[in-house]
Amino acid sequence: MFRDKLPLSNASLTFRDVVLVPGRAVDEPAKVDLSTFVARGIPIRVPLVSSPMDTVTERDLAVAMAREGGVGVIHRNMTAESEVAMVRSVKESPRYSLQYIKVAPEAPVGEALAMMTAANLDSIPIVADDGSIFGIINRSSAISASGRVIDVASKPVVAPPSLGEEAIIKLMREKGLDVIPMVDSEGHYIGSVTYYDLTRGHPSLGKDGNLLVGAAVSPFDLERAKKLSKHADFLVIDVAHADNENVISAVARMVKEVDVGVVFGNVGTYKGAVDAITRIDYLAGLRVGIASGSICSTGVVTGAAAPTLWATAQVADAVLDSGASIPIIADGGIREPGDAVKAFAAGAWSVMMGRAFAQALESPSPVIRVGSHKYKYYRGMGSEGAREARFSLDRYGLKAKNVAEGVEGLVPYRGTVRDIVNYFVGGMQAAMGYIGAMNIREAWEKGAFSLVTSLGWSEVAPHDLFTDVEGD
Ligand SMILES: NC(=O)c1ccc[n+]([C@@H]2O[C@H](COP(=O)([O-])OP(=O)(O)OC[C@H]3O[C@@H](n4cnc5c(N)ncnc54)[C@H](O)[C@@H]3O)[C@@H](O)[C@H]2O)c1
Repeated sequence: MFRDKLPLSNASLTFRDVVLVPGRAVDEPAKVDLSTFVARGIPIRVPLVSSPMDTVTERDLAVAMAREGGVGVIHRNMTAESEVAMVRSVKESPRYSLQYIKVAPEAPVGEALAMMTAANLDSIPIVADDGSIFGIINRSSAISASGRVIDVASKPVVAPPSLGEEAIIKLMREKGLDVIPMVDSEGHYIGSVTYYDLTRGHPSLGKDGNLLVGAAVSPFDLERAKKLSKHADFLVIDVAHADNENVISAVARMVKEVDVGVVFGNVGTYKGAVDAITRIDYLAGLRVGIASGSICSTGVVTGAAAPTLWATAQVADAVLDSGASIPIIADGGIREPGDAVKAFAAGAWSVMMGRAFAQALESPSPVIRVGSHKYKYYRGMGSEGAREARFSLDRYGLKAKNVAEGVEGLVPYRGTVRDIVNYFVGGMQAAMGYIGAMNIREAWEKGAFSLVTSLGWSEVAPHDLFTDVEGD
């Protein structure tokens, strides 16, 4: 079914070979529901997963991904102990950074006002010495300098150090607030939590009620997998070509000995997926795509590839024919939100991205300045540097191959995970609007492709416009 949708069904079509055919929209794009499952029994609200790569997903990025409604998969280029510690530290992180702006009790109202202006907040709570909340000061009332403000100025405006989530929701509801400031441990403003965040189940949570997180493993490291499965919500087999007898038999054994679901991959073909589904007792998910990553040189070096769009349709059909319901993660080559929706139309449940999240503030590399531009470091897990790190840190890092299949370099810095997720969510909702799908299930049914030539693609992209004209 899915394979037949692609023009030239045996051609390895990639995201930029096709466009989505517009279909009738029944409602507004903002109402499109993007919720899905990253693996069996593990729901997420935003269908975005960050790759298990050592320049992408470590603690900070995984925390940010889960807080934004997606999920991160911690990479395996470290010792088993370090990976377990990293997963635990995600689990120990609060669902939100719930600390208020702190204003000294004796602070004049002007100080509170300055903070609100700097943080672009309309209001902050006024809290008594005992931590009880007795009011809200908002910018307009402070500016108006009415009698009420003078009254407020005589009261303490302080932060309760540890007000729980429930109390915050109650406060926001009572006072009609829709945003609460957050500060770091030094008291610097770092962002805000909205009423929506708190009430609509915004963060991705595991069954333990803590932030959701996955962990990558080698198929041959059962010991590590068992340890990780005590803390992580799911495991991800992290190899280039999982349709290998050794990998399949090792994972068939692993799924019987670990406490959580195992996502198998990477798989690129119908046959590869059938092998895995028939040989492994319980598959929690399938990670799909070979050689599409921007840092992957597999296709060039080996001439073998299963581009993500084509591979997704292959694997989706195998899952459909098996009668099972196994979530598919389309992995590699997703540059724009439309690529993600093309993957959904080909049968994916979520998409995994490396590059887009390597560009985030929260990825492991520091921001690198070159002239007036900012960058982050990004490398493939098959690159020389990543392989060296793996073989020196992981005693199960067997050298199955003597060649690098990845490259490294700089990618432009792009802002916080929240900025990037917001861009993708908005873009995916718009793309779903064009194909007339209100959710991912409908995208499987309604999404249709049409082949586009490279000349056609240059028309579809912005063109014939000068953007760097200097004024006089
Ligand atoms: N998604 C991709 O397109 C892609 C491509 C290359 C590498 N990678 C990433 O690079 C890292 C290293 O991958 P890796 O597989 O080399 O890890 P690895 O060195 O740990 O190999 C694991 C096992 O995968 C199997 N395998 C891997 N490549 C094979 C091949 N060409 N032919 C037959 N069997 C093969 C072998 O059983 C091997 O022992 C991983 O993080 C992987 O996800 C991804």
